[in-house]
Amino acid sequence: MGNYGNRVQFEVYQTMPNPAADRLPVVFEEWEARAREVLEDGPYYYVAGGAGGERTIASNLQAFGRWKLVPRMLRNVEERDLSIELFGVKQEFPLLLAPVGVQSIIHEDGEIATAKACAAIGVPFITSSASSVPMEQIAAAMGEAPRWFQLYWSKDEEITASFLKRAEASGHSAIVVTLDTPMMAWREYDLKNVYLPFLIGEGVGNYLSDPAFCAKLEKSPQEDPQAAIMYWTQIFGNAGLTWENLAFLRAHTELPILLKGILHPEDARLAIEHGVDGIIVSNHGGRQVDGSISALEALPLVCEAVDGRIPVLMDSGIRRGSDVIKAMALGAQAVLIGRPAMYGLAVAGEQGVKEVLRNMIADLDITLALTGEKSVQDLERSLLFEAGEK
Ligand SMILES: Cc1cc2nc3c(=O)[nH]c(=O)nc-3n(C[C@H](O)[C@H](O)[C@H](O)COP(=O)(O)O)c2cc1C
Ligand SMILES: O=C(O)C(=O)c1ccccc1
Repeated sequence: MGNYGNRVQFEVYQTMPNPAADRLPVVFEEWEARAREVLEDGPYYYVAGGAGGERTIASNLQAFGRWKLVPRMLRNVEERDLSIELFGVKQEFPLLLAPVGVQSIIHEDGEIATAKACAAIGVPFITSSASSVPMEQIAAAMGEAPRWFQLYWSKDEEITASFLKRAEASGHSAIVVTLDTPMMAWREYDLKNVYLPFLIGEGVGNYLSDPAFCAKLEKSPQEDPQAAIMYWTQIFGNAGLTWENLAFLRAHTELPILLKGILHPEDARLAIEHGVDGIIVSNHGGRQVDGSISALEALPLVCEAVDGRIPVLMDSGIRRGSDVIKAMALGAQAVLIGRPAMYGLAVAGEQGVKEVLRNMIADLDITLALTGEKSVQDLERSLLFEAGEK
C-alpha cells in the first residue's frame, strides 16, 4: 500500500483555493482545543485529565522528544509498506483504536461512530468493557471489520466469564486484559468537578445487558437503575488478583490474550511465564499513577525482556506519525491511538475519528519515506539518536 500519505496530501490540496470554512482541523492541538470548546467541563476533563498532578501525562509526551530520528538518504522509498501481522492476521496499518470507555460522554453516537470510522479506515477497534452500549451493538455496526475486546476483570467471576463468552460470540478476535485499573485513580479534576460518568449510568452498557450481572440483582436494571449502578461499583474492579488468576482467563477463552498496562520488565517476564500472547506497554495515558515512568521509556526495557517471544504493543502519548515510528523503532509491533481519536469524535463524530486516523496514517507514511525507510516492520533502534536529559 505505497503512497497513502501522498494521496491524502493531494486530496487536501485539491480543495484549494477555496477550503470550506467549516473544515476540520489538521493540527493535533487544534483538535484538542475544539474538543475543549464543544465539551462541558466534566466530560472534557474526564477525557483530557489524568492522575494526580498529571506528571505522567507530561512525561508521556516529553519522552518522545528525547528520541530523535536520524533520516537516511538515497534509499528508494517510492513504494512503502505500512502493514503488520498480529496473531496470524494481517493489518494494513500498525495502529489500533485504544479501548476507551464511556464514549457517550464525548459524542451522542459514542462507540458506534468510532467503530464505524475504524471499519472504514481499516484500523482494528478495541471495545472497552466500559463501553456506553453493549459490545454486540458495536460489533453489529462494524460488519466483518476487525475488533478486539478489552476486559475489566470483575470481582464477580461469572461476569468475567460471561464477558469473554460474549466477546467471542460477537466476533472480537483477541482479549486485552487491562491490569492497571483495579480501581479508579486519584483524579483531581474529576473530584473537583464531581464527575464520574458511571454514577449517572454512562459506560455500563455491557453490564446492564449481561445475564450474569443481572442475575445478581433483585430487580432488573430497568426497574431499579440505581441499585444496578450500586452493584456495578461493587464488582467493577478487582484489586485482589494475582498472576495465578490468569489461568482462569485461559480456561475461559481460546482467543489470544494480551496484558495491558505492563511497564516493568520483570512483569513482562512473568507475563510470558504465565503463557500470555502479547503485551501492551501503557500507563493508561497517565490516568492511573501520577509520576509513573512514561510508556516510551518503559518500552525498550520491556522489549529487551520479551526478546521477540511475543508481540509488544504500546500506547500513551502517540500524537503524530513520527511518534509511531519512534515507538516501532524501539520495539513496538503496533501502537494504540487514544485521546487524538477521542478529540476527533468530540469535534465531528464518525467523520472526525476518520480524519484523525487518516491524517495520522498519512503523516506516518510520509515521515517513514522521509527518514529513508520503506517498511514499518524494518524499523530499528539505529534510526534513533538519544538526546537530552534523562
Ligand atoms: C476517556 C478515556 C477512557 C479510557 N477508558 C479505558 C478503558 O475503558 N479501558 C482501558 O483499558 N483503557 C482505557 N483508557 C486508556 C486508553 O486505552 C489508552 O491507554 C490511553 O488513552 C493512551 O494514552 P493517550 O490517549 O494519551 O495516548 C481510557 C482513556 C481515556 C482517555
Ligand atoms: O477512565 C478510564 O481511564 C478508564 O479506564 C475507565 C475505567 C472504568 C470505566 C471506564 C473507563
